Amino acid sequence: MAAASQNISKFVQWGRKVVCVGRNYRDHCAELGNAVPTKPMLFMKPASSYLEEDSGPIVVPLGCKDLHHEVELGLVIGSQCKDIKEEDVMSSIAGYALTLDLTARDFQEEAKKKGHPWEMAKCFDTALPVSRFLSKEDISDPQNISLWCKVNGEITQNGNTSDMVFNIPHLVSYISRYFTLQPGDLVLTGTPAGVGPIKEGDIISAGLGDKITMKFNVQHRS
Ligand SMILES: O=C([O-])CC(=O)C(=O)O
Ligand SMILES: [Mg+2]
Repeated sequence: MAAASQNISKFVQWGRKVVCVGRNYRDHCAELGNAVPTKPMLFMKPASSYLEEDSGPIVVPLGCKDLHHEVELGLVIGSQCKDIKEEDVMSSIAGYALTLDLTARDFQEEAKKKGHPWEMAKCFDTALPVSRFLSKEDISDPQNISLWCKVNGEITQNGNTSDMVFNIPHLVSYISRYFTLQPGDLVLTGTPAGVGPIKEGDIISAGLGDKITMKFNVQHRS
């Protein structure tokens, strides 16, 4: 098993597509005044938005006055998924990553009002801070693990993946009816309550159970 996950970690280049699920925790829907969806709400991030730890700071996008953190569990796809059945989903997942779905909330609010797409809010450079790859053996139950976020040492988000509206098998099966998922693709599974602002000079840290933590500095764009 250990040898298999070694091989898997080699092909994870953080360069493939990223499918994100929004509004997948009731408490987060409530804090932003959004209805709980009746089917998964999807959007994407580009590979250019990845930010690996120790590769530089989070950079606030030009003109953004309200950049928010959203801590999320990431699923790393291990084998191609097209119309995959829920019962086959877990064996198609290679592993996990801890992620931040950074969101320019002011851009998103404007887009929501105008009925515009969310790319300006979600897809800018450094919008996807990501931990190292975690193998499947690292996380025994991905549907029951805590995830937290701190800004300057103060806890802001403290949730558990057991509170997802749509569980992991349902999410991946649903996504695969519309987008073929390929090895190395990443699925972000939504954020629990407590999203809030980060700004230049802040230090943001996040963790997944007792498995991993990660830390990033925040800088303004010069
Ligand atoms: O921007 C939002 O609030 C939607 C989203 O990504 C989430 O719920 O994780
Ligand atoms: Mg999110």
